[in-house]
Amino acid sequence: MPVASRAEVRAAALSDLAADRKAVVGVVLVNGLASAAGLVGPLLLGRIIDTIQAGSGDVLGAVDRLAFGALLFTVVQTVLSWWALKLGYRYGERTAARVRERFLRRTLALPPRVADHLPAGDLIARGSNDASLVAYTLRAAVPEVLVAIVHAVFLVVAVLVLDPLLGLCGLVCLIGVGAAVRWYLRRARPAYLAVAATSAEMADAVASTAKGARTVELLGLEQRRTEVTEAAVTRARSARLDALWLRTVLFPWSEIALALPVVGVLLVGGALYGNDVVSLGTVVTAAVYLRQLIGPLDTLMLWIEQLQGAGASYARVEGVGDIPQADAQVAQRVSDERIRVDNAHYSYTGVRDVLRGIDLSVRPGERLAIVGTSGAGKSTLARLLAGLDRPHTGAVTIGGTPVADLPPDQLREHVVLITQDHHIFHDTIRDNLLIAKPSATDEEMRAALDAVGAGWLDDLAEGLDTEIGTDATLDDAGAQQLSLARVVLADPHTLILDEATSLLDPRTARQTEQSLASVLQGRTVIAIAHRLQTAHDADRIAVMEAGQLVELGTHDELVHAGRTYGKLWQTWHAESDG
Ligand SMILES: Nc1ncnc2c1ncn2[C@@H]1O[C@H](COP(=O)(O)OP(=O)(O)OP(=O)(O)O)[C@@H](O)[C@H]1O
Repeated sequence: MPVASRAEVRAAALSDLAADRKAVVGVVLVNGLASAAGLVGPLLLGRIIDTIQAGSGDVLGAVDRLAFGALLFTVVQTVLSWWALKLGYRYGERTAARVRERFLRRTLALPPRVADHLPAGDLIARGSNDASLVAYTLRAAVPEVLVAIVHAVFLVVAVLVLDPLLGLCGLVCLIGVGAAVRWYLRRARPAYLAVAATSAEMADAVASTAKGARTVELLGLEQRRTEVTEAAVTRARSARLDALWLRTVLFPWSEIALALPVVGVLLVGGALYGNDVVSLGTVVTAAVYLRQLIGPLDTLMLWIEQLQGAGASYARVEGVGDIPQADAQVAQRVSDERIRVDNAHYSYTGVRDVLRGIDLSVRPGERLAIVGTSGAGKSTLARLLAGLDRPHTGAVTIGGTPVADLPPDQLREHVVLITQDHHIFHDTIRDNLLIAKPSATDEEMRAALDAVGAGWLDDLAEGLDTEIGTDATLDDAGAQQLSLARVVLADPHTLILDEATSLLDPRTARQTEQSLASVLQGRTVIAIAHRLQTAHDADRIAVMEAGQLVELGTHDELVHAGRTYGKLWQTWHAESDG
């Protein structure tokens, strides 16, 4: 999956700052005032020293006044710093929410054919680990870093204004800190991108093993999957250790470098004072300013790692916007309901075509059954018809528009694929239904559940607000009904049925079939028929063999022709008669 470039991250960060520019200006302004107030204390301390040294007039009274002034400004600085942090935290919270919402919006807007091929673990890692790290950094680190930067700039300017020579001496001694940070920053971005990528790989290995647990068990792949997961864990650990190693160099180095400006100013200041070039108070004030600089610089060092890690995560979260979608999604509404497949070829691996030159036109309102031996390509054709994938050559269109180009909200108004692979969220019944039609009213939702025979809704005290998994659990038939109620709400003109009931136990299958029957009414239905009875009841039957459509016609026509379908029918008839 793509990762946003530095330029894209910069642009996204700037637009996030601009989106809340009042808050940003507020944070910087209040910070500036706090830092300015903080400069007065050391200045007055220098005056105290100079006053005592001069020793003339009311020394005690002057020192008292100066000390009171220093105390007052320290209190003012504390209050303003607290206020600046509060503004910063609020800004961070809002921006974190904006980043998360953008990620969610972009992910949900991905066409199903694109979303279906994304590595689930990586996407989950970006939406959880990466987004959380960005949110935490925006909440905690960014406000403190802003405070630290403004404070550091004020201190440096103050020491330069106080005495340019001492200021320059302090700045020269800061070069060591700059070198340490530069060395670290150069290596940190790739290191933290590697940490995030290997963590996602690890999550992907675990998620895909869990998803395919049955296959793993059936084919005895436990050892292989353990090895794959262990290799991913090893890579993640070594990437993390590499990133930690950078810190073990940065921190001791920067500790020493941070002490140097104070030492330098005291040495040079001492010499200048000895030669009567500066007053003792000025040297003390400059030394205190540079000593105070350690605070913000330490904060910056401490958060630098967090900022680097979060920067890499921010690039991964923003990278979702760069997922290639091949073709632009259609903007205009498609009104014609006719589904056509023209010379469609499809291959999963790029080596062997599992669909070859399929031509098919489905009439609005008709019931079409697709039959064929296992592996003939029925499910693959169903996926193309449902817009979950696009043919490599040829086209699958609704009213002339490629189905796979329809945005998700339009797609589900046209065609829905019903399989047993439905998902019920641990959420309220209402929220589970609103996925299909965000504007649905309570009446519409109740009517949809009623249409699929979900009478159990009346037994639930909380009704539509019942939390599934917490307040109530649904059995297989209930879960099917809930997912079919979503179909009723989406109200597509075409339904594609793939293994809708074949794997269910007989009682659940019977209930589901009844619910399904009401959903099918008045719609175009394309059913992958596992039983010839389903094919018999259809308006037309498409027969597939080894990726090709070999026969198309009514039951009677195909039986009469006596080819593939005719022979299958005869065999089945003979078996059921016998
Ligand atoms: N994800 C996949 N990756 C690679 N090959 C696949 C994938 N899914 C299906 N195939 C292959 O594509 C071919 C067509 O499979 P498909 O599932 O469409 O057939 P089907 O007619 O629906 O079979 P069945 O009735 O057994 O479900 C088969 O050879 C199958 O092995």
